[in-house]
Amino acid sequence: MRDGGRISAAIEILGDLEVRRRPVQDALKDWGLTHRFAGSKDRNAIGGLVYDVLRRRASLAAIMGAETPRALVFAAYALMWRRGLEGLVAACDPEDRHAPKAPDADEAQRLSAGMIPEEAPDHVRADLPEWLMPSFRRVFGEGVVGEGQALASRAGVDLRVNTLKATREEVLGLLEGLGAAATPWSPIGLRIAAGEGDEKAPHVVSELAYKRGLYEIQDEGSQIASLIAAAGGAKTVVDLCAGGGGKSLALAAALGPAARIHAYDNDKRRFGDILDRVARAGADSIAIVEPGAGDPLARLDGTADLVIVDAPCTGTGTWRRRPDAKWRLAPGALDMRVRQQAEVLDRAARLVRPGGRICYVTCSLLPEENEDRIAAFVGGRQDFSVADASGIWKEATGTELPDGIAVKVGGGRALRLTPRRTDTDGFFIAVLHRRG
Ligand SMILES: C[S@@+](CC[C@H](N)C(=O)[O-])C[C@H]1O[C@@H](n2cnc3c(N)ncnc32)[C@H](O)[C@@H]1O
Repeated sequence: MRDGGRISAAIEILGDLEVRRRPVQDALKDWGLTHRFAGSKDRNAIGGLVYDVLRRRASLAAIMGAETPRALVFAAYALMWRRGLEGLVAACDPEDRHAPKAPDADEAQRLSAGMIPEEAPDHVRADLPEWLMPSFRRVFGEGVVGEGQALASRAGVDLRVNTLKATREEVLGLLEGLGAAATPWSPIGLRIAAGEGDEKAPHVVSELAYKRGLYEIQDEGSQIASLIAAAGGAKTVVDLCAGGGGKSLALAAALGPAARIHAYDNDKRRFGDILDRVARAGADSIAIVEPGAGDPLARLDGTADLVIVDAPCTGTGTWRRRPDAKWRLAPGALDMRVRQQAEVLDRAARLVRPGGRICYVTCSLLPEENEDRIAAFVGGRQDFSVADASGIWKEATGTELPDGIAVKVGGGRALRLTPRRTDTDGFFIAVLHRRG
């Protein structure tokens, strides 16, 4: 396919998403199944255009004065992919029957100016949903537009080296050809930077080193959350919201074979391929605890040195990677997450032994799911206090604390990582000590 056909395909897929309101992955997959002539490069380019439009839907619409899939894809191709008006006109070749009609005079004028109108409000400049602006503004104040823009950029591929099997230097040597480099904060992380335009991200799961369990795909922010949780050591650990096991695997490597990590989730479908991942990583210290009749964790009540609560959340911190979720999130979903967070924190509190700790983590940037939850938790009880997580940062990462990530809450400090501040996904991390 030439670029004209790819642009048309992206327009078609975005049109389908408008009508059927479903996850972008499903729409792309269906398109691939019904257009088998498209090769992997085509599908990559089409997916890239669709994702880029979703990342910057509000600001691209403001530039174009229209929110149609055609206007948005034209703007993404000409401006985000830096092909310019000329490149777009060339792609819309009338000889190519798959290409869209060339830009009209108004589209051409807007694309050559490439400017967001001066009167555009902050939520448009920040590419954030308008209804969430009070929450984002509460967290970031004047910096909200810069944070939103960073959250609307592409993210690289982050890898966590499995230190049960290899060192960072060894894996770096194996993956240098893919452009891997050491991450700035996590001492066990590697990053392959995000490409531009239709550049393809390397298929890291095809590497033999991956199949041998030398690394996992894990955002650097998630690696840091696991390192902070592990700082100070622990023997009996409960991963209360284990899902596919990303945190359990990281903790198994950080805490070593003497620890026992009980990985639980109340929805067994969320375990996914956890057994394969555990086996590949050689993480023998992980025991999967399936949900079932009664409470399968009851026998551990009051015994855990560490409970990691990787809480169900809106995922607002991951919008670089899941930009469609940004526009689908509804107020009801936030309310539901907040209720679940209170529940899992209460469950975690019963599991911790006196003198033990909870590490509460979300991949959300919203205060309702973060500092408000922690303040409500410690406000309602005498037996837990908020630790100074900024003081743990150096022990956990070996680096100096980045500016502006400490969050005062409940007499202690939590941490908020953001794409702008730390070039990671957005994460919130709080450590809560149970009095001895
Ligand atoms: C953010 S995801 C976990 C991701 C996982 N820890 C990882 O690193 O790959 C949150 C998980 O919490 C689970 N969950 C929600 N409510 C729960 C509850 N009351 N008890 C245990 N797990 C719960 C969800 O099923 C979901 O898998």
